[in-house]
Amino acid sequence: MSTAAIIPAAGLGLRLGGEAPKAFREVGGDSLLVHAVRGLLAASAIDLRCLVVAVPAGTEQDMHARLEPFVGSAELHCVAGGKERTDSVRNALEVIDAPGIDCVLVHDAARPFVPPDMIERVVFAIRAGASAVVPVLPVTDTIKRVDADGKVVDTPERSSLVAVQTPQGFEPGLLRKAHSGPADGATDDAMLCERLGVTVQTVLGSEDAFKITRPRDLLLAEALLNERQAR
Ligand SMILES: Nc1ccn([C@@H]2O[C@H](COP(=O)(O)OP(=O)(O)OP(=O)(O)O)[C@@H](O)[C@H]2O)c(=O)n1
Ligand SMILES: C[C@](O)(CO)[C@H](O)COP(=O)(O)O
Repeated sequence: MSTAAIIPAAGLGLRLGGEAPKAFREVGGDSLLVHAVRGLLAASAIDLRCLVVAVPAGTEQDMHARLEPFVGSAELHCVAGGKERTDSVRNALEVIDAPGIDCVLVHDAARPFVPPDMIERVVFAIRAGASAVVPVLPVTDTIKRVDADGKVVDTPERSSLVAVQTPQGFEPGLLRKAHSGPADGATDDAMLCERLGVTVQTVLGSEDAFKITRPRDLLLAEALLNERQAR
């Protein structure tokens, strides 16, 4: 069986300064999107057959030409993203033809340095029978719930909290069902599955899979890339 992957890459990158769509920002001479695509292709055990990238509307053709050299024998589609991340994922999902695909990964372009073994953990968990899988790391800060006035409501027990990364993996029919209803502020795809009452399994994530969100994250990305090149 084979894997399909969706990369939502149509965000504005406002928290990064908004000068350009975040996926097009460069680290080490390549865009975050190219790094993310290379990362997925490096996980050779997942047999990536189809890659659908949701890009800013109007850039579909240009991005297809730019990404084609990196995808090997995988089928590549570039579709227009939507207003919210969930809209972009839904647009991409429409292009995926399920026969022969047993796992659909959804992976942020904003997480460009995910190691292959982490991607494989997600796919192998789906192949072992899970319907929805998220990679996670323990949180290292104390997390508090606050009200609209900024007053602390309570402090959830830290040992029960994890930070969630991507790629997230799904059985294809479940992901379609999850995206067939209203997204109502869902910030990841697993949340839509949770709302259906589906059990979401966790696997170990990676510190390298951090999300580039604010300007300092670009400095960390440069440092990580330099460290990898020096190995
Ligand atoms: N309408 C959107 C919004 C986000 N994304 C993608 O979803 C991933 C996670 O989103 P985020 O990190 O929030 O990116 P931005 O929306 O670009 O960031 P910001 O909220 O700072 O504008 C990114 O790869 C982003 O390109 C998308 O495809 N379509
Ligand atoms: C999907 C995600 O990366 C999981 O942590 C995250 O929810 C995306 O959030 P963002 O605000 O769209 O960056």
